[in-house]
Amino acid sequence: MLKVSEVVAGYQAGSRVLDGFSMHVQPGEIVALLGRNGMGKTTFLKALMGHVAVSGGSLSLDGEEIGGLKPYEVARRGVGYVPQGREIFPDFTVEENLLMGLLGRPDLPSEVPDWAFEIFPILHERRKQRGGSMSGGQQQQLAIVRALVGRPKLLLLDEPSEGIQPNIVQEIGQVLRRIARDEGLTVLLVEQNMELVLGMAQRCLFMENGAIAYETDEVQKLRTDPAPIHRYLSV
Ligand SMILES: Nc1ncnc2c1ncn2[C@@H]1O[C@H](COP(=O)(O)OP(=O)(O)OP(=O)(O)O)[C@@H](O)[C@H]1O
Repeated sequence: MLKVSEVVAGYQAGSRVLDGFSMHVQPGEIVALLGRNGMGKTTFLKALMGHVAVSGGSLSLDGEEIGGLKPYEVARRGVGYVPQGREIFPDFTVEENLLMGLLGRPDLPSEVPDWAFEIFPILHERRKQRGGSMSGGQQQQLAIVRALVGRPKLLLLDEPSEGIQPNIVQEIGQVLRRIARDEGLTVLLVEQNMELVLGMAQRCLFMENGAIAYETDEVQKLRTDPAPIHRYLSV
């Protein structure tokens, strides 16, 4: 579904935060992208979404090139993005935040569907309350559902567990696994919390120096043989 070949991208002219970055994601797969701070994981998600310019290589979604498209065009092709830090609108209600997730999809009904409030029950309870009045974990749930109301086929998540209490992290992991299994949602997860990664991912990609240095689909083996975790994640 997603095929990334030799991508080069950075923030200033000539900078190569991504330097020959290649990877792929199969439909319905849950893939984790791991690496130390500053390796370029967030930059990759931003390059994919069109928030960071790509100066080389190709990014293709279901066979169509998406490198160089504007963020709303990438969203319209079925990519949902939950950015690091959530970026919900604190003064908007839960429902209004979810409406924002529909803005980029004029082809969908303009009302928030009922199922959106059922994914995480707290959103139903807090439907008319300000997003900013909720805990960090609840805001993360809101940000995830805001991305899901746009009916993405590929969901990008940037450190969804950051600063969140463990029971909500667990709930988020279970819900996303269920949606991936039952509805064929494809998930690309950038995450430092190895419990969430080992509980969710079917394949782990380890990033170093702007490219993938190692990958494995024997995710559970990382529990008993954590050498790659030590090698690519320890500081
Ligand atoms: N807006 C920006 N302008 C210039 N340089 C940036 C910007 N954002 C990130 N960088 C640089 O790009 C590099 C990769 O950062 P990025 O945030 O992609 O890393 P990361 O792997 O996601 O790490 P983290 O876990 O800390 O978010 C770092 O050297 C960082 O300083």
